[in-house]
Amino acid sequence: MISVPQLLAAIMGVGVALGAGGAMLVMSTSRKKRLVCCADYDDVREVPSRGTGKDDPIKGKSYAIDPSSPDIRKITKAFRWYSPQFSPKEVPRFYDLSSITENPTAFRDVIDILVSRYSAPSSKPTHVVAFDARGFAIGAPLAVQLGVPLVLLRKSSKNPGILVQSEGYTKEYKEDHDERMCLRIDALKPGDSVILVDDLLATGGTVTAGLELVCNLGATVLEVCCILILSSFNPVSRIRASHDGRFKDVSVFSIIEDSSIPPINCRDPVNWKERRRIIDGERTDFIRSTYNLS
Ligand SMILES: O=P(O)(O)OC[C@H]1O[C@H](OP(=O)(O)OP(=O)(O)O)[C@H](O)[C@@H]1O
Ligand SMILES: Nc1ncnc2[nH]cnc12
Repeated sequence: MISVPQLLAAIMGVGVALGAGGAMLVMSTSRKKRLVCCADYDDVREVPSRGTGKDDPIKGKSYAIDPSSPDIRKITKAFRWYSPQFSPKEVPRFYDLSSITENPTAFRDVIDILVSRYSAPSSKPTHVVAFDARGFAIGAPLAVQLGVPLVLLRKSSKNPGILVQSEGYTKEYKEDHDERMCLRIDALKPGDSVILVDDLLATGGTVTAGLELVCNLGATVLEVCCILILSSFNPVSRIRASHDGRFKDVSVFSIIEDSSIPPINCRDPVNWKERRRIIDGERTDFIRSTYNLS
């Protein structure tokens, strides 16, 4: 329910800080002005945000947009997930970024929200830094619209040149610390201020590796942003507690939280009788018509 200060702010068209429970900010997009309400994530309360100041309005904060706002509801409705039977990994819900990229309206809304957030002089980065691979899909249109370079964080030394490498990191479906993130040594330098972009945050392991690299090259991280945060993993607290608190002030922004994505968004094919998820090419027409998959 909307509070009195929120209502006043909505009428006046200005953002107001609401103190401990949350904050509100005004966002505008190329298509329209909008007022959205933000609340601190639960897990942020374990590690209180620090260093917030007028000069740097997004530092040390953590936001998710009010799930009841119309644009957010559209994005939430569009984001599909699959059960382990149809997923590349054994996680209860595998969230499929292609349900956003294949939906031009939802995709544009996502990019508009991020462009709006990072266009203001006080929050504009010198670089967008995106994570291999799904982060590229979000980072590329965002960097183009902001008119700043896109830096590609790559897994497994896939990039050329002299590279810096992160420590091994874990993620929701990998526990053995053998994944590493790499960045060309001349991709960033002291004085650069970046936003780190990915499709989603689960444990925050991937983001932590990116933070490590960017900070080791001397650049400043304005904010980590994603479309979806899996809050039950407490990624914000984990990121802030990692590396002996080196990233304790990092700001994290997510457009939606997974708790707002309902069971009906499950995209598992119904009545699927096959044992295997991957089928032979010559059977595609039969499978499509049998299971109504077109
Ligand atoms: O917060 P975490 O637990 O680290 O998990 C989140 C990461 O996992 C996924 O990437 P993945 O490594 O599967 O690679 P992909 O983008 O190549 O699919 C996702 O795109 C994030 O980068
Ligand atoms: N639940 C999940 N769905 C999609 N990608 C992920 N990466 C880490 N956890 C994930």
